[in-house]
Amino acid sequence: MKTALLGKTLDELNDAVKELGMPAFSARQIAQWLYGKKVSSIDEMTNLSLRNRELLKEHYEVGAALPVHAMRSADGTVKYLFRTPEGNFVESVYIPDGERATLCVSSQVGCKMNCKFCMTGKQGYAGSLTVTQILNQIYSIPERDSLTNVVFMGMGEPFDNLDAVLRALEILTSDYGYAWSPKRITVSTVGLRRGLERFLAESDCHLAVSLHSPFPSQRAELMPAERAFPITEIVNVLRNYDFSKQRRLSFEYILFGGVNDSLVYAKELVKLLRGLDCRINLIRFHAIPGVDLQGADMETMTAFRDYLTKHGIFATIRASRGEDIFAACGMLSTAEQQAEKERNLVKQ
Ligand SMILES: C[S@@+](CC[C@H](N)C(=O)[O-])C[C@H]1O[C@@H](n2cnc3c(N)ncnc32)[C@H](O)[C@@H]1O
Ligand code: SF4
Repeated sequence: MKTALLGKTLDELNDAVKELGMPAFSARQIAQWLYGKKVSSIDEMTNLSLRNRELLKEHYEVGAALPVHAMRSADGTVKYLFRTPEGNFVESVYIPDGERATLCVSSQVGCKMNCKFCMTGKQGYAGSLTVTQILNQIYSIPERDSLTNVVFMGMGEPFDNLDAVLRALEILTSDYGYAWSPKRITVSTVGLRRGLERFLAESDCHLAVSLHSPFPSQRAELMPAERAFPITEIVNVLRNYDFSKQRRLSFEYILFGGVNDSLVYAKELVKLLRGLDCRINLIRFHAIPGVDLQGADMETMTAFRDYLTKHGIFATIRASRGEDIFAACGMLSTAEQQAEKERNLVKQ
């Protein structure tokens, strides 16, 4: 089997060309073809000699793979489904919004964190995506050239696959790669201790922490990861980091009706986050089957937002997009997984 070039950092491309006896400068040329021109085959890398292209092709391929399924929402959101070589499915969501066009990417197939409200968590964990598979989500969609932002808010916990995520971020933000500003990229996490420390030290991208309750016992009930790395400790780590240099820190907070949506919670959030340079994104819950949680109504969400803003924390209500296309992350891949199982049963 050939090795994918897509997903290789410049250092890795340097090693690859050296091993093949190609000139050292061809590593940058290959990076330019891959990440600048986004070619789909080695044959298109026309400033490499024919001999070197043939040599490269003996061992490598670009390694891009088109989505197997696209589901379009009435509001312009498109959910893409990619198939992994193991036969699993991962989701990416393209979200156009005026001048902005954001792609929400996945970092794992399923997730180990088992948050109560999350469909991906319900799938369990089937593996981490490679750098190739992470970047391929950005490389292989028709809207790739109009993207303004990428958020790691799809399936999986990015800090549980940090090596691959950091390498993807390097390629997206390096001059040899996509040359994007790190301010165009946000990584969302439940907060894993070692991952958080490494991410803060090794990347300049924005950070979003999934919070969902300021009370440790309730947060643990919603998000078991709280038991390993409590929100109070996460906040302490963040307090020692300087977020004033354009790197944005935000907290995500799903408002569950009658669970965490009263002003008691807003007041506690203000206490927890006092003095931190941050904002809160209030998220509408996308209902998932078999879970006894409901979304809060708009009036409650507005009152919650206004309380936070009045008490010094900038808060926004995130617009809910693609409600008509299995909106909750993990729903489409779960449905596809199920359909594939049924197809296989029929074949037997
Ligand atoms: C799917 S997660 C992926 C990133 C990372 N694992 C995390 O939890 O932050 C991205 C965001 O979606 C939220 N989320 C998960 N299930 C949801 C649902 N059913 N409705 C609304 N938001 C949900 C998570 O809490 C998190 O803030
Ligand atoms: S919300 Fe994030 S961490 Fe929790 S199960 Fe879903 S993907 Fe995993």
